[in-house]
Amino acid sequence: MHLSDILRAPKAVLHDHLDGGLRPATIIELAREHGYDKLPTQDPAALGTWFRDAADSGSLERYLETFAHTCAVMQTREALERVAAECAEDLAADGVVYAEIRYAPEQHLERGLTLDEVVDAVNTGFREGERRSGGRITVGTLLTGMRHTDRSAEIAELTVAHRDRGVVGFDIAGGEIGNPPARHLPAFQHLKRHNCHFTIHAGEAVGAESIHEAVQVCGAERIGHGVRITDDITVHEDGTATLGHLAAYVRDNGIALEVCPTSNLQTGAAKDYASHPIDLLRRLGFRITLNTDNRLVSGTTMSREFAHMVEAFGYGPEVFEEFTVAALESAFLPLPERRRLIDEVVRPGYAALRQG
Ligand SMILES: O=c1[nH]cnc2c1ncn2[C@H]1C[C@H](O)[C@@H](CO)O1
Ligand SMILES: [Zn+2]
Repeated sequence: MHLSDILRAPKAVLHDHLDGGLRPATIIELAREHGYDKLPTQDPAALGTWFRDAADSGSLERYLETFAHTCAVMQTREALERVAAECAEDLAADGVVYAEIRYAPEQHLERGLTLDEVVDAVNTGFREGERRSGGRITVGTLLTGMRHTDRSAEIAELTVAHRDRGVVGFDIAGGEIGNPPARHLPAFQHLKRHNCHFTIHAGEAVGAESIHEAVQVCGAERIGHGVRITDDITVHEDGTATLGHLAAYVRDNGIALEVCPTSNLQTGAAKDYASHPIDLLRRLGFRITLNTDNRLVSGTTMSREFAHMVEAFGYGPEVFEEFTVAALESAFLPLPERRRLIDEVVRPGYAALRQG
């Protein structure tokens, strides 16, 4: 599959962090405006490389340290609007037709914004980005509660309050070790009571027990990463595999895994692309979606993730169509809108690709 075809292919991303995907030049400009003087360099190209290298440590905790710089410059209404608008533009330029972008509102209160103001500013920015992209992309947001703080119940209430106005769901993120998802049970119970969607980062730095808790105790509809579900799968010498009860439950219920290969290589959740469990999981019938996680921090785009999969596993357009449809089927968007995107945008887009 050629790079131009990859770029042209319609894509859907369910797992992409707003604060992990800023343009380096924008960070530098906003840092000047904010008087933030802790950036490691003032050169956009060097800053982009710095993020990727700094995040390349093999540890999720070290990976997450780099977000101090991006969050530092996302503290005003103008900055949040700009970053969100540019995010939509960058994704649309990469062929993304539907995106669920997540961020933690609690990390943007340092200069006096309220939680509601943060959400409004981000939504305004996304509407502007969609408009500038000529309506080629639809963006929904997920509000993230941070696992190591105690504001998740409040963020869950914020999610319910802003649902149907740009916010489509909730997530928890941050260091997984020592912060099991069930610590945030009141947040998930609130969302359930209000019939609100949520996903949970699990099975990235901690294994199957974290996924079990996320799915069975907390009730997650999707799993962020989830690649360590392989802890519950035994692959035999002849290539066949036996699934444990958790792996079978996740697969058989079509619980989508939001797989982010490049991010996994950086945080040590996988060794290299060729041995990344995405291909095994796909062959076993798991509902796989392909995602960027953090475009700046992981130095990636949806097209680059596609290209890595082509190289590692020889995937062609039919597999990317499968991932894109799976993402839309698991999106937190009303069913008629998901169907419209699948039938009127994704299927025809891949049909056009096949015709050359
Ligand atoms: O892959 C991740 N795992 C856990 N937490 C993450 C990941 N990527 C980003 N985050 C954190 C850092 C951000 O500041 C926060 C909200 O987007 O979510
Ligand atoms: Zn993530």
